[in-house]
This record gives sequence, structure tokens and C-alpha cells, in this order.
Amino acid sequence: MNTVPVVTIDGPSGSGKGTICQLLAKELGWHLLDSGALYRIVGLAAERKGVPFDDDAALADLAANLDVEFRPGEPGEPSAVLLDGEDISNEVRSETTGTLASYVAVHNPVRDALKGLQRGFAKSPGLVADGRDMGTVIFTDAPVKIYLIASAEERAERRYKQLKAKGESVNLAALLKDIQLRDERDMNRPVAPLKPADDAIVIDSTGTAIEDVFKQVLDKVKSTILTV
Ligand SMILES: Nc1ncnc2c1ncn2[C@@H]1O[C@H](COP(=O)(O)OP(=O)(O)O)[C@@H](O)[C@H]1O
Ligand SMILES: Nc1ccn([C@H]2C[C@H](O)[C@@H](COP(=O)(O)OP(=O)(O)O)O2)c(=O)n1
Repeated sequence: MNTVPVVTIDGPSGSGKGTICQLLAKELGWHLLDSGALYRIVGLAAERKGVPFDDDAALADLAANLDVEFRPGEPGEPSAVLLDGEDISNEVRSETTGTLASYVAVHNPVRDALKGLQRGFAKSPGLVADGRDMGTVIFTDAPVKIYLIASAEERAERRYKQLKAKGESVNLAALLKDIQLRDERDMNRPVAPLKPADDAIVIDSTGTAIEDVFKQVLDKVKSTILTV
């Protein structure tokens, strides 16, 4: 039984998990687990080391022995990610790496290899956990579970604006297609598929401002955890 309070926020790509998790962790002064970053790092490491994406044993070995370090960034900035001592922060967050992550994430041995590492993030005073299976597999007894969704069209638009702001050349139709393919792979894999936990609160953020989504989540956390 986990005595450290955990809030899980799961959902598809572009639903706003990362944004809401960062705001919440900052507001509460809690730890943050970006579980997607772990799958991204395994995907990137596999590509760099030439490990085939269907070799689940070799991928799991890679996941279990990652030489990875997270260095806290400036206030408001994401932390830097170092793989084998090299700063890979930019590659880790690219759309291509998100796709690689969703390929390695279908393998049960890879997911098993990352379980202990993820659960180790639950430290006092609390944890906000961002991912696909935080509420259904990793932190099943979390007192607050949120499942964040938005239409695929709006998620693609959000990504388009985000990448454009970073100066990347992007194509909206291609982004929508990528999002739909990733949804399909994440939701239909046999192990830990993306779906709401039975006790999750589903929030549809389509057409809803970030501040309003955050308020809904914070109200729920306050009424469930912070009053007991
Ligand atoms: N409710 C919202 N309305 C509009 N834009 C949003 C909303 N939530 C998130 N965004 C924007 O969408 C982009 C993707 O959000 P992010 O939090 O990275 O999603 P995820 O972690 O689920 O992939 C970011 O640029 C973010 O600012
Ligand atoms: N807990 C998790 C987190 C991510 N994954 C996989 C599936 C996702 O498509 C990729 C990338 O996840 P990530 O949350 O970083 O991606 P988005 O920011 O939502 O685009 O990793 C997973 O299987 N389980």
C-alpha cells in the first residue's frame, strides 16, 4: 500500500497531460514523473544502438540498464535529459521520438523493466504522475486519477502550434495522421493499453482553456486529498 499521495494523469498525445502535471506539481510542491520520457529514452537508445524494435529481450535489457540522468531546468523549463552523459533533451521531445517510444512501449518486458523505476518516484510529500497507464497499472491505489482527452483534430492543432513556436517546419495533416496512428497503437496493444481506470475522472479539454482544466483538476485534488 502506497502511503505517499499520488495523482495520476493519463491520456493520449496532446491532451494536455504534461502541461497540467507541471502546473499541479508546482502548485502542490510535489514530485513529477514524466513516464513518457522513459519510453522515449528507451526508443532513442534503441535506435542509436541499433537494437531491433521487435527484439523485446534486448529492448528490456536496454530499459533496465539505462545510463540516464534528469537535470532540473530553470524555473518553468523542463528538466534536461542526459543519456550516457550526452544532453539529448531536444531529441527526446521530438515527434519522431514519441513514435519510437510507442513502438518500444508495446513490449511487456520493457514495461516490466521500467516499473520499479517509476514507482520509486512516489516520495513525500506526493507525486503527480503523467503517462498512459499510471492509474491502471503503476499506481492503482492513487486516490485521484484523471483521464484527459480532447478531439484528435484539436490535439493535432495544439501540437502544430507548439512545434511552429519552436521554429520547426510542420504539416497539420501529417501531425493528425501521426496522432491517430499513435492513439491506435497505444490503445490497442495487449499490455497496459491506454484507457481510463475504472475509478478515473474523465475530463474532455476540447475547447476548454488550460486554466479551466487545471482548476477542475485542482478542485478534485483539494476535495479528495488535501482535506483528509
Ligand atoms: N486545454 C488546452 N487548450 C489549448 N491548448 C492546450 C491545452 N492543454 C494543452 N495545450 C497545449 O497543447 C500542447 C500539448 O500539450 P501537452 O501538455 O504537451 O500534452 P501531452 O503531454 O498530453 O502530450 C502544448 O503546447 C500545450 O500548451
Ligand atoms: N506510461 C506510459 C507513457 C508513455 N508511453 C508510450 C506511449 C506514448 O505514445 C509514448 C510517448 O509518451 P509521451 O507521454 O511522452 O507522449 P505525448 O507527450 O503524450 O505525445 O510512450 C507508454 O506506453 N506508457
